[in-house]
Amino acid sequence: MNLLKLDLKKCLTDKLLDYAVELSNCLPLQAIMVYADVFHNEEELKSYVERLENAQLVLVSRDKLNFPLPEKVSFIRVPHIKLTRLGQMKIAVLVGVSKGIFHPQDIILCLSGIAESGVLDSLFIIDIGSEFEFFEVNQLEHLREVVRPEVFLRVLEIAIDLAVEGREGKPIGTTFIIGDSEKVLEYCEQLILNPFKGYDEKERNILDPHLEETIKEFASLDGAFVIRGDGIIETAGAFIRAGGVMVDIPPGLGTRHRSAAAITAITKAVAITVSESTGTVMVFYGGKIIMEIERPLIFGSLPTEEKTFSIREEIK
Ligand SMILES: Nc1ncnc2c1ncn2[C@@H]1O[C@H](COP(=O)(O)OP(=O)(O)OP(=O)(O)O)[C@@H](O)[C@H]1O
Repeated sequence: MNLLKLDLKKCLTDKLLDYAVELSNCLPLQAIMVYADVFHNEEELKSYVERLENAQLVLVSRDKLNFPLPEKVSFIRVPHIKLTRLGQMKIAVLVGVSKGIFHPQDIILCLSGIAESGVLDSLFIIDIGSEFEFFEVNQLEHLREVVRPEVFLRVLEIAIDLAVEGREGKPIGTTFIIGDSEKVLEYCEQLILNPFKGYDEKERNILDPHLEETIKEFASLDGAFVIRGDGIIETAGAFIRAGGVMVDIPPGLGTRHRSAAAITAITKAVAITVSESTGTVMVFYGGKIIMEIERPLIFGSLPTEEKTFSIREEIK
């Protein structure tokens, strides 16, 4: 990159950061959410936060921060995939609400750019309650009572991986039902013997990175995973008996998606599905689709690890 371009990008990033402070100090904004790893150390971050009169600062990144987070700054980690700018922000909002950082009535100023680039290039405002259809149900805040945010994020990551990679070169579909598992299990029937039965709880927590391969292997079994809100996997290969439940989902979706929607309508669980036929990852809550991550678009010139997802635009 030539020097002029670098200067321009640095200048634009600084101006956007300044403008965000100005806007947040004169408009009723609850938070500034910053993506793209623009802050390099605690001091930089502290001096920026000091300029904010009301809004809280929320950093969003695909990686852990390598410096301590000052007071009044929150942090949201998003999956390690290349998403559109809006896509990253939408996942961040979803995780932020489930962690209690944001509330459905909040208005957030988002500063975004390419992940890890340290450069900002976009500023947009998200009015959570009126712009995200799914927050109208106003119940997503309750999600954190049943599912730990890191468990939700981990399952989302695994689901996205499965959608991208498949298994042994073939596309794969599966369902993860997370939270309220006691009630969920009342509606389940084992299609096969439970492969997790008899294992100690600490050996079957989805947060354990050693389990990733096992989970991906079992994802090719018919049926669903049932996971406790704290990450303990109760079972895999479970058939959901929720056939008669009315759900508000598009007619083209088959029984995998219908049963996932249904179980979230009659319990407090959240469900994440990977479609074998389309590669789409969907998140269901309260009987509805609350997020849809479409089949990855792999562009010819990008290296294979640069998988780009688009999230169906739900912003009106
Ligand atoms: N009630 C259910 N509980 C658990 N798993 C189910 C249930 N219904 C279907 N499935 C799983 O979904 C698989 C695909 O079913 P179907 O094609 O009807 O669903 P779909 O919604 O079109 O999903 P996909 O897009 O993955 O094909 C089944 O083979 C089965 O493994």
